[in-house]
Amino acid sequence: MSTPWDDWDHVLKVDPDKELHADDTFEDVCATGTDAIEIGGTLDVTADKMRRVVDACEAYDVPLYQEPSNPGVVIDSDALDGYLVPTVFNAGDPFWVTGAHKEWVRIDDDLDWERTHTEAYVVLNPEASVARLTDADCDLGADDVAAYARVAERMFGQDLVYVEYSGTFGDVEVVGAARDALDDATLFYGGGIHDYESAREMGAHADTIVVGDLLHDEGVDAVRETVEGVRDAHADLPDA
Ligand SMILES: CC(C)=CCC/C(C)=C/CC/C(C)=C/CC/C(C)=C/COP(=O)(O)OP(=O)(O)O
Ligand SMILES: O=P(O)(O)OC[C@@H](O)CO
Ligand SMILES: [Mg+2]
Repeated sequence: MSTPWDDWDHVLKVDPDKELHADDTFEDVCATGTDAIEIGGTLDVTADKMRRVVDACEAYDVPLYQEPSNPGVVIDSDALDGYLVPTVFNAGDPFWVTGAHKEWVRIDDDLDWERTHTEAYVVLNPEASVARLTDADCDLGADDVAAYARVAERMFGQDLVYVEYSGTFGDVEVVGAARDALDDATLFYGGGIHDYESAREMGAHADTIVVGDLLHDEGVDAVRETVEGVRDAHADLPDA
């Protein structure tokens, strides 16, 4: 099955609760060369903050996806290409596996299924807000993470698996093991990518890298370097 993210090397995650860096504008954000913008964050996100970012990016030519952290922040907008809804496979609290989703579907009887996709998260940085919120079991080896990835693809039909180290640079062995465990699903990696080199290094192990905090902390020029890093990594791969 072909998915929009089959060809994505790079995703830029905009946290609607955070400011852009210095004089950066959303026009600049949309012109970094990233393949798609994902809008979301764990803490203090609201529907209004989401809408502000979606509206600011609407005029530019980059795919826009909302990544809701709970049903209350989902917005309806024609500017969105879709919704990437997390489900956390290693959450300690099942609310973050299927519970929030059940509530969403119960409350909203008119979901836009065509534009709704799931991301099978494995959360691995115990210090990250997402790990605390979901009570994730981050004490996992490469074999555990690879097994979660395979379960997500083969048993739960997920076509996007997301190894999440939000805030810290992850273990390339773990990320590589997750990708090797997948046949057709796409492996997203996010966490601590902060320059050309880190993007190139992790880009060799993941299908798609996700860059988040760097945008808010250092700005669009730094993000552009990460786009180059992952593109160079992928150009070096044997099947590129
Ligand atoms: C059913 C619906 C619509 C939503 C539920 C979605 C679920 C299960 C969310 C659980 C995991 C979660 C909160 C994901 C949000 C995406 C994410 C990991 C953002 C990164 O957050 P951080 O960078 O760690 O957070 P802050 O920057 O806010 O500290
Ligand atoms: O903010 P960083 O550490 O770049 O992480 C990106 C993303 O995976 C967060 O969900
Ligand atoms: Mg963050």
